[in-house]
Amino acid sequence: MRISVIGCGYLGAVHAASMAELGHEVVGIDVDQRKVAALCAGRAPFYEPDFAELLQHSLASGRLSFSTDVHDAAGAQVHFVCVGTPQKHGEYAADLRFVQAAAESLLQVLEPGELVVGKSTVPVGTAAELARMFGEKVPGSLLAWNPEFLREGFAVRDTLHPDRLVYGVPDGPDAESIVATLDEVYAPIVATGTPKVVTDYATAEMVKTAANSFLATKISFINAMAELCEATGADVKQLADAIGFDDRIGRKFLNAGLGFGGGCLPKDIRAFMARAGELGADQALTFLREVDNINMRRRIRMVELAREVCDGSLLGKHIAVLGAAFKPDSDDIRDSPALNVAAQLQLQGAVVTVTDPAAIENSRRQWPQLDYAATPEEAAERADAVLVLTEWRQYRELDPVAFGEVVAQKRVLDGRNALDREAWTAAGWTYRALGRRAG
Ligand SMILES: NC(=O)c1ccc[n+]([C@@H]2O[C@H](COP(=O)([O-])OP(=O)(O)OC[C@H]3O[C@@H](n4cnc5c(N)ncnc54)[C@H](O)[C@@H]3O)[C@@H](O)[C@H]2O)c1
Ligand SMILES: O=c1ccn([C@@H]2O[C@H](COP(=O)(O)OP(=O)(O)O[C@H]3O[C@H](CO)[C@@H](O)[C@H](O)[C@H]3O)[C@@H](O)[C@H]2O)c(=O)[nH]1
Repeated sequence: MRISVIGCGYLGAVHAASMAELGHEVVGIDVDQRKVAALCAGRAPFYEPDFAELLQHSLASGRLSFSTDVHDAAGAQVHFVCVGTPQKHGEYAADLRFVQAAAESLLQVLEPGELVVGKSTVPVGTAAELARMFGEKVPGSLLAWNPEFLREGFAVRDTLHPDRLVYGVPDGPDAESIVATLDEVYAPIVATGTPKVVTDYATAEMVKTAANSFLATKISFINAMAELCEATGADVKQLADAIGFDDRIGRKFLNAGLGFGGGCLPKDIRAFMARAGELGADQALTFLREVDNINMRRRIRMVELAREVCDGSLLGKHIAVLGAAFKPDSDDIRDSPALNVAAQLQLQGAVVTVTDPAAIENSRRQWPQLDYAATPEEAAERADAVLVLTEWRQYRELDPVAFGEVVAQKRVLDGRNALDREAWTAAGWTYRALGRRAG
């Protein structure tokens, strides 16, 4: 099947290469010339495990190409829309201008019978509006909403082996053919018995924002417990383990620490609240405001904790920040809690050096005022405190004895509850973590 993918960022580039891997003939379209040039050359424009190999394999198969010209999408039976939907500047709502621009550009090539499939995360109601617009301008064209649930760091695996497929389709006679087309697109995935939910547009759109809201709530729940643990001397890690043994609760997404960041959870819960407000149902989601507040308070607490261990003042203290990406195995720094804390520490007078295995280039572009080092050892040279803010495997596996040689003061703040507390304290470090007693 001929497929186009409009928008080749973290989601779209992986989707395009994965669809080629499934056997389709795919063209990825993006307005960013540098990104397209990199993708054409088989270079991943971002760090994502297994993506470069998949990209090169799909390019070599001759089934995958990239272009900046939407006319190269002409003739595709299915057009996926994968452009960004960031938070509007100064507002909670989602900025839909890229979706609108992508839709406008598709109008140049869309033919009756062709299917537009939205994958971007959008406010409920967007699909119905787009369907109306496409139906008016290209009668006989079709639209489905097929939200994506991949996690960065696992994007290739999640795309090729998703937990479920959700198809949002219109009421009426076209539904059956749309489902059949999507089943054909995902045939090898459908064949493995992957659960499939066929529903209306609004439900499909809401499944996505509800899922991310639930995940964010789970993280903020455990971080609220961490706040209480700090007040009572209890241990949030043991608490999470203990409640997580209950199957109804589960241990996943109960890792207390610096909280959630990234290009999805923060902006998606805010856009969901904004949309609820527009629909006159804002009360339904007021709890998400608290979820957001709890999350942001963790960043403030981390800065306070750093001040505490630095004898009450950050002025002139050398602080090493290990981790800049919003999560390990990614170079994505959108709303990164780690960088947010690093910048705050610097604002409060600390001399901050940040290191990260993959995200330094992106970080330097966004936060040029911070200092950067290539390795944890360089970052921690003569440091008064070391903060582990993104739990890369390299940092979890640091040898606290050898690492202790480079710092001025053996003080470590484990922002992700990722280190072996006993090993670090045994090596003479003062160990502090969110939601846990000092070690
Ligand atoms: N990143 C994820 O893990 C993930 C997972 C699931 C869903 N999503 C959702 O997918 C969407 C995309 O997210 P992302 O992380 O890939 O964003 P991104 O910013 O990495 O990528 C968006 C891409 O769209 C391109 N673009 C913008 N306007 C365009 C246009 N008119 N025509 C063609 N290309 C255009 C940009 O140049 C960019 O490369 C968002 O709605 C996001 O919420 C993201
Ligand atoms: O127990 C946990 C789990 C995660 N996090 C943090 O939460 C954020 C988000 O993590 P994760 O959800 O793994 O990363 P994303 O790649 O942003 O994926 C989320 O957002 C995507 C975009 O919508 C969805 O597709 C995914 O299903 C959803 O998990 C990161 O900062 C993590 O450090 C925690 O603090 N504690």
